[in-house]
Amino acid sequence: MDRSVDVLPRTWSQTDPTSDLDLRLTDTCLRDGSHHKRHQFVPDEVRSIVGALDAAGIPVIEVTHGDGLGGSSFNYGFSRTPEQELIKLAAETATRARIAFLMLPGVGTKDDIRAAQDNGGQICRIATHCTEADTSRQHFGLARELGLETVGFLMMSHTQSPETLARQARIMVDAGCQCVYVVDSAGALVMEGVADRVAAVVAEIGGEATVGFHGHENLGLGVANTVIAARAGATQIDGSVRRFGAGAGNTPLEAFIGVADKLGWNTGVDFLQIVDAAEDVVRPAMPEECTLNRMTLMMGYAGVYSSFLKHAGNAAERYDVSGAKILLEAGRRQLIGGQEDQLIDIALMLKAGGGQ
Ligand SMILES: C[C@H](O)CC(=O)C(=O)O
Ligand SMILES: [Mn+2]
Repeated sequence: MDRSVDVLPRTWSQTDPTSDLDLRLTDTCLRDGSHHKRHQFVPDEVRSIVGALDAAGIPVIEVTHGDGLGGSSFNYGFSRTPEQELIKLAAETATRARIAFLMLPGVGTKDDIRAAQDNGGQICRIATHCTEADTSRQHFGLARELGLETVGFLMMSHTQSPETLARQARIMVDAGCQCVYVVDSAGALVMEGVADRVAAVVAEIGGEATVGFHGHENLGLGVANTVIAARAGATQIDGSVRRFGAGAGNTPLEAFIGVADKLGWNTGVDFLQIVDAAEDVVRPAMPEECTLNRMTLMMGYAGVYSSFLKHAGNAAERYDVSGAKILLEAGRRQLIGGQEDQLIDIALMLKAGGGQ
């Protein structure tokens, strides 16, 4: 690619009059993308992706099994390469980026956090269902004791009101969390739904901790929702280059970076380098593109946890029933992470002629 264009020409930009934002981006294709890859990352892929993202200026790169530390299991799917090995490789490869890892209390343990730090992980991201923040207290305590930077993930944020999320964010911050993310796990939130939730969390914890937003593309709103989250006060932003994530994927980070450039917001990432990384390095590691299709749209529409996609697809194939109907019912039952086995129950119910 012609490298002569190293700044966005004035005529291309569209400075946002409302703000001059500094945003910190986290790429999660080596963690959220692990769902799409059925947890089959190999060392060379991690080396090349971390190398390319780091060179482009992505400041934080998350690496873990899709379901976090300890996720490699019969329930969630076994990793091809142990996640601790991948974290170590990522940390050895990155020259500027900090390596983050995810943990879900009850899936991972405190020893997993210690091991991830020993392997070079610097940011401990602890995820709970958005009404269960209290289960993260001891893990935030440990992470802070170890000197790790801490981030909290309120998953399935579309299911709760802004006020409830703010209360849950407060629990995390009081436990030692330095940044709380509103996590649209199902890609079900629509614009103002994001703004209201982010603003409520900012009002509760702003000044003590920062606020982040993690989007999914299931209704095609990843970038728009992320822009509105930033305008509402989120300063830490997740996404995955090439949308490489669960469901229809995450907010495509390279697209968001282009939009941020046009709005005059600062991400510190080189747009030309990141679009090359997306095409030349990340895409070859993906089994297929993350797309909007009957299944992924249904996830956004019905409000289903994005990482259920492959599990629902497996159950549909095994019992020869409609995957989209499995997802609709999963949304109706308001299933949360850890209830993957209920997708089989639903498939069996559909097979027996129920719920059709
Ligand atoms: C464990 C989940 O995949 C975390 C996440 O990325 C989300 O809820 O979205
Ligand atoms: Mn996600």
